[in-house]
Amino acid sequence: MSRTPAPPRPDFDAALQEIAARVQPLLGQGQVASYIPELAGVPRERFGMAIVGIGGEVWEVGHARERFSIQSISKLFALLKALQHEGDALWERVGREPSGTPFNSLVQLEHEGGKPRNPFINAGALAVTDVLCTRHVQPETALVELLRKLADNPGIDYSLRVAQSERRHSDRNAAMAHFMRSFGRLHNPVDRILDAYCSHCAIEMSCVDLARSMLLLANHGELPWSGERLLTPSLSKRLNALMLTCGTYDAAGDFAFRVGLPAKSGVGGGIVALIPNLCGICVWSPGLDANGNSLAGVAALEWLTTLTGRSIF
Ligand SMILES: NC(=O)CC[C@H](N)C(=O)O
Repeated sequence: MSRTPAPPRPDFDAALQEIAARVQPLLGQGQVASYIPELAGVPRERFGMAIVGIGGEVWEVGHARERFSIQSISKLFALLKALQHEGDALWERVGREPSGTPFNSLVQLEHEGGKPRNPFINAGALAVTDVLCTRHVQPETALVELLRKLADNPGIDYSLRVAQSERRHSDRNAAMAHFMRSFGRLHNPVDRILDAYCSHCAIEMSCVDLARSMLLLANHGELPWSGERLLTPSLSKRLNALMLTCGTYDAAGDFAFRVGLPAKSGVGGGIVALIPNLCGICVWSPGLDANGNSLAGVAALEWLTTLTGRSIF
């Protein structure tokens, strides 16, 4: 009896070397997120990329073990946690359509009665953080603990300096939160929600940590190294679909076109992505494009799927 041969085991080393060479001219370009003063000093030329296979193999290049501020990548994990608590009831608090507006825009909220378009723009993440503030005495620690588990690294924490730096400059997020609260859409005090939100954004992780954290979603809700199930396959599918449609803000269409992977970016310059049943991926380069996505990071992911022929399509 003939069996279908297993697909060849991927070897991402050659692709990562090629990508690291190709991104060089892009590394001085883009802007760092200077509206958070503690992030303004991060060198723009940094570049790291890591891929962790479902079987635990690690491929990496550049500054893949340097920790950086995960910023909006935390919105993915905050959502995961809120969905574990609330299930489908969460969708009464936040929508799930692409916004087509910048991640920190206020205009859409007024038209839509204070209900944010999706959980990956700031307004949506504030609604999700409100849920975590209700469910946890210390929502800051709750997310750190989840990430320690997903990255299999007990050393992960948030930077108090970055959290306080953003907190002191969070007028726009505060405006959004007060506005949503005026519609009765937030239940906790705005200060409490902003403290938790800024701490989540200030969590620091490396590309290797983040790539490993994506294995849960590459493996349909189960940690591949222990077999522990944290999400139903259906919830895992939904999180991946949301990343594809909303994970890179108003560039999500162009990103899907160029890269073809579910992904989530942050203004620290990180982008996480995954290939189902195969691997978690993270790329980091602090220079951002006009949409707030890592300029070299998007290019690197586009080359990865092009060079290896692997994407979800
Ligand atoms: N896109 C982002 O990474 C934004 C996160 C940032 N902490 C903010 O609230 O503005």
